Amino acid sequence: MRPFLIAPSILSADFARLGEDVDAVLNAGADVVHFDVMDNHYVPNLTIGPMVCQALRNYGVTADIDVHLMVKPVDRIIPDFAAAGASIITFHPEASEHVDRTLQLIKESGCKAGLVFNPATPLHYLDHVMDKLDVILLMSVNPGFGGQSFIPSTFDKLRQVRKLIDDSGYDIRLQVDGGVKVDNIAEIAAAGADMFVAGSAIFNKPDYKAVIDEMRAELASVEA
Ligand SMILES: O=C(CO)[C@@H](O)[C@H](O)COP(=O)(O)O
Ligand SMILES: [Fe+2]
Repeated sequence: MRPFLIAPSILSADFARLGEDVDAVLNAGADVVHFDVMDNHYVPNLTIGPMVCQALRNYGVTADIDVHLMVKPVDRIIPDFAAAGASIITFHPEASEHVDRTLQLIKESGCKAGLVFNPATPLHYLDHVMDKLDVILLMSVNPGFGGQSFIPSTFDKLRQVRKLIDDSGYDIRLQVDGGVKVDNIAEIAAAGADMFVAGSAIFNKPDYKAVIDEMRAELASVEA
């Protein structure tokens, strides 16, 4: 498996000083910035859009920005995020009328593309599009808020998707998002995930490096 990636969700960052907080978490050893976009329509919360992504780039953030779109409709915002510096764009298939077209739109915009599955979203949306995916994101909470508890049925789903990816032979990251903590990250990795989104577990602690180091130590036990 490829190196594990830790992607702090900036949903739990300090929005009043976002640039500094993102720099701090990257300096603490994070790999990727996870950027949650909520529209108060597809999910019951409202967050940030392309202008904030552009502002982070203008501030000097060079790490990959992983844009998790919880919006419906989804297509019209994709070119704006690509222009604003997104590296990866993922979306929920039930929020798109034409999943294949949306994936193509992301790729044509120059970004990596991924599908996101809520805890109760069936995996059949993966049929016929595996060749277009760079990321599969399994939500381990219902989308909309940080700080929720990991839903245990995600473990079975992770094992299923890990097998699908391995059998497909495609180069696809398996990301998990929601309730990821130091004390469950090893079990999540053992079930097949290789990219870990964590918001409250990191940003709600004073020492980001200490948490990320602890997560990497847990992951090292799985890699060995
Ligand atoms: O997409 C989402 C929530 O919808 C996430 O990215 C959360 O922001 C994760 O937060 P924690 O569960 O890690 O606090
Ligand atoms: Fe997310």
